[in-house]
This record gives sequence, C-alpha cells and structure tokens, in this order.
Amino acid sequence: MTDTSPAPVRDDPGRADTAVPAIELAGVRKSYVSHGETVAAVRGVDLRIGQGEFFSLLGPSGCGKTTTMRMIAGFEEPTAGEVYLHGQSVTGVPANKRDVNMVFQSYALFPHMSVFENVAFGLRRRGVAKNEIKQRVGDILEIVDLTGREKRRPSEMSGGQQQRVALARALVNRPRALLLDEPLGALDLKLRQAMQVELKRIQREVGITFVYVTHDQGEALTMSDRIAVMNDGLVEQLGPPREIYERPATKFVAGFIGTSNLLSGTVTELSGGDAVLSHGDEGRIVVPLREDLAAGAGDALEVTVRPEKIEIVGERPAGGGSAVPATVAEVVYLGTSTNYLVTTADGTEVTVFMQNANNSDDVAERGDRVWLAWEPRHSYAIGGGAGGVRGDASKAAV
Ligand SMILES: Nc1ncnc2c1ncn2[C@@H]1O[C@H](COP(=O)(O)OP(=O)(O)OP(=O)(O)O)[C@@H](O)[C@H]1O
Repeated sequence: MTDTSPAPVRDDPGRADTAVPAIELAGVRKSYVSHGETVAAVRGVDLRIGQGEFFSLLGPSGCGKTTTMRMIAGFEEPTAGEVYLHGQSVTGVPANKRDVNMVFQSYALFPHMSVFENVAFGLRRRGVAKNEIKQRVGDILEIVDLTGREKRRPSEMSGGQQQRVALARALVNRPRALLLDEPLGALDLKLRQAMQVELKRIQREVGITFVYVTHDQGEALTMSDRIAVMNDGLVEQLGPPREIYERPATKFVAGFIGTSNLLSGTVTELSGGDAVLSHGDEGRIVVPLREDLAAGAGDALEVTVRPEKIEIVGERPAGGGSAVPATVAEVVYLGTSTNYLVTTADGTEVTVFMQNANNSDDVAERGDRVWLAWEPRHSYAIGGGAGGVRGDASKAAV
C-alpha cells in the first residue's frame, strides 16, 4: 500500500504540503541471494516519514523491517528503488556520511569508559572543543535523566540506564534522524514499558525524527505518531495507531494488532450508509459502508470487531446496532476485566472483554445463551491484501 499522504509537520499543519520528508523510500526492493536462491526481503516499499515524526515499522519476524531500516542507514543498498534523506537521494552514500544514527538492542557501550566518556566519544573524535563537549554531554544527559551519573561505568548501571546512555551517545551528535532497531528488546517487561514512555518523552524533547523497528504491537501503539505494518516484504497498512487498531485494512493487520474478532455475513440491505448483514438465522451485523467499499444485497462480507467494543446481554438488544446470538464457551476472570469466549450460530469463536467497573458478578456463565451487541461504528469491513472490499461497480458505494 502506498502512502500518498503529505508528511505531517508538527505544530504547523499549514506547512505539510510543501515540507520535504525527513526520509522517503520510493519503490524500494531488496533481494538477497542465499545458497543459490533469491530471497525477496523487501518487495516494493513506498514511505514518506515527516520531520520530527515518531514512525514505527511493525511486523512479525522476517517481514523485512530490519532490512528496510538498514537501507535507510546505508548498511545495505536497495536492489531497486531510491532512498531520500531530506529530499536528497542517498544512493551510493556510505552509512557514515548519512546524517542518521542507529541504536541497537545491544547497547555496545565501551565497558572501560565512564558514562560521560561514552557519550563524549564521538564528539572528541570529531575534534569538538572541550567546553562544548562538556555542555552538550551535560545537556543530553539531563534529557535522558542521567545527570549525576556521569562517572559511573556501564557495568554499574541497570539495563534501562545503559540503554539511555546508548541513546544519549546517538543523540549528542545531533543527527537529523535516529533509527532504533528493537532497542528495548533486552529489557524485562516492566522496564520496557517504563522506557517506552521515556523514549517518547525524549523524542518530543529533542524533536528528531525517530524510526523505530519492533515486532511488539503494544510498543508501536504506545509511542508512534504513525505505524507501517509490514508483512512479507510489503507495507500492509500505514496510519496513526488509532486508525490501525480501530480500522485494520486487512485480515493480517486485524490479527497482528491486538485481539480481533472476524465475523462473516451476507448483505441483506443497504440502509443510511450502512450495510446490514445476516449472520446465522437470527444474527444481524451492521457495518458502515465506505468510499472504497461497494457492496450490494447477496454479497458476502467479513467484518472485524474488537473484543472491548462488544457487550454481552441476556435479551435480543433493541436499536439499530449489531445483535448476534451466541453461547458462552469460556469465562476467564482477570481482576479488572472478564474475558468471555463465545460461539455464534455458524461456529465462529468471538472474544469479548468486559470491564469489571460496576458489576461485581460475571454477566454470564459457561453454557449460557446470550446476545452480543455493538454499535455500527465498531464494525469494520475488511478486504484482502489490497485493503478495502470492492464489489460490483453498479452497486451502491457510499
Ligand atoms: N543478509 C541476508 N542474506 C540472506 N537473506 C537475508 C539477509 N538478511 C535478511 N534476509 C532475509 O530477508 C527476510 C527479511 O529479513 P529482516 O531481517 O529484514 O526481517 P525482520 O522483519 O527485521 O525480522 P526480525 O524481526 O526477525 O529481525 C528474511 O527472510 C531474512 O531471512
């Protein structure tokens, strides 16, 4: 999927149309020849990453995220296509001549040097004056919240602190973009979550473009301005976290980002911008139609709905929303919420998360016959790899 939207520019949307993207990939492909076989790692990626944006490349192992990142950094050259940094093609420009820095999962700090010396290393090599080094290292250590720990050795610091030193070392050179390849992968869950918040704060403070590679959807949703979800060498969907979560364009994205339910139905009528679908004998699913979604009576559609959007009720719900009968197969009490696994008439398994805010008892028990209810806006019709669902052009498209 091609990102044709203008690169967003912070605090000044009026400039978005004319702004040169910090990073642009145009028709980028990368193949490797391995044991006589050609492996297509990246199969045609188009991206525009805006100045000061926190941009994530998200996808499962082997989808091509690291290869994409390495082509931006200059560690790999594309087999085809072009990489631009701030509007300039960087084909043939070596990594050390590109105005980007990379942070890896292994911090690669110098163990015999203090925190200050680790951060100052690059500046010293470039012959920056002593006073300026002191100032710049001091400033950046303050931003990463390590003031007062200048004399410590890496071995005397926690994993999260070491990662912040690595970040300070990359930022002190004031690159125009920072590339981060699973930088929190070595940390335990609690520290990783704390560092996600920290990283976002640091990025906001320094205002540098961050490109972040991760296979962790929670991490990408927490920090990013926009996310490119990659699968098998291609970008399947590109957009802000909320859009990707609420309106996954393909089955792959729906399944990869959080928990999603997929229900199928047959269109019975089109009504006020919605398609009404039958699901089993009694079930009804209401899904809004879109510009890129044309459907008519008799068409089969697949619809996603997130588990937290569904309510479990005892009676058939009144009103214009979705109403699907189901049988409770499993109830899992989790403290703040209860998860229900239910089965609909055609055997579809549906997960429902219900917050335990006011109700002290579970709303249903195993074996109960219940109704699932949700609002039309929480249904999203999905298509195949190309996104969207296109029916007969003569049918209504809203
Ligand atoms: N140097 C190489 N030689 C041959 N094949 C390679 C090479 N580098 C990557 N690949 C292949 O290209 C595909 C994409 O790899 P890449 O490392 O970009 O994926 P990834 O999404 O970053 O995965 P991970 O999260 O596991 O790092 C994989 O099938 C991988 O085996």
